[in-house]
Amino acid sequence: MIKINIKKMLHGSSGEMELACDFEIEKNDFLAISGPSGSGKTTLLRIIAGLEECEGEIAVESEVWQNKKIKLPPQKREVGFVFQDFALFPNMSVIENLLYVKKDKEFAFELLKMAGLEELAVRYPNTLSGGQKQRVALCRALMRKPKILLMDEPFSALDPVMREKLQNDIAEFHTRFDLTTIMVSHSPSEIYRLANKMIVLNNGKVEKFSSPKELLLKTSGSAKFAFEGKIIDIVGVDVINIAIISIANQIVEVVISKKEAEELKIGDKVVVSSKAYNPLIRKI
Ligand SMILES: Nc1ncnc2c1ncn2[C@@H]1O[C@H](COP(=O)(O)OP(=O)(O)OP(=O)(O)O)[C@@H](O)[C@H]1O
Repeated sequence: MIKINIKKMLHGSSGEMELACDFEIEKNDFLAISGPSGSGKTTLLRIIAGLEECEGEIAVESEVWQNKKIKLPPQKREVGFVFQDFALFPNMSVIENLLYVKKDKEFAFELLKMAGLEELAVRYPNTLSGGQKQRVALCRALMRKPKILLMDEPFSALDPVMREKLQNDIAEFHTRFDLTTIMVSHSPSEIYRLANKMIVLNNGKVEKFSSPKELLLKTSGSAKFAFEGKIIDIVGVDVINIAIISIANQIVEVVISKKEAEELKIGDKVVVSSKAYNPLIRKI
């Protein structure tokens, strides 16, 4: 079990904010942390890694990483950290980046092989694609066989194809190396695919803590499907009213009642759902 009960005053753009989180996860959990910009997600990861001072307690299985008396330095905490911007050493080849963490050539090649990067071992980071760099960063984070893998928006700089490849690697590494993983992400699909638990952080506090299914699925009750969108226009055509709604990259029209047309306005966030019909899925 991993227990985190920490406090830290943060100086945000709109004044002081207390980061105060108290939660527990189990070994082998994959926890996703989501929440608005500035809510304290990165700081929480840095605190777990020992890179930021704070008050409180952190215990990982039977080991205390921090309490009133103890504060293990980052190198004594068994964590691997994957940053948003890869943070590879530019003057070292791929294999040197891994061996810098631990001189275990056999394990380094095993990781590179798993990530399909074996051929790139002697290449330098500036000759790699974003997806390859992030997979190297993931391998490097695992060199010390960490108990906890921390990832701060690992997919944010990647295109959709690379994102999917990295997701597969992360899922495989998580299981194979018996990891407990904590990942900051804004992407519902990535969270749903990878995580079994999810926290929504708001203003430094744990606002929601549940399964991704519970927190992300928009269908409730008997609704067959549901999407979140924003009203971009409301128009009257003959005697009917139509709301024009933007959902992801699509624009849809939904017929609404006169009363709804009076109550809704442009800019409102809405959920569009259907109960009566099963949705049809057509490959495009
Ligand atoms: N060491 C620190 N001391 C005081 N305040 C800090 C410290 N580190 C970060 N902050 C402030 O705390 C707030 C939260 O920052 P943090 O980077 O943790 O948010 P975030 O949720 O990760 O945001 P984003 O999604 O934009 O990356 C910010 O306003 C930041 O300026």
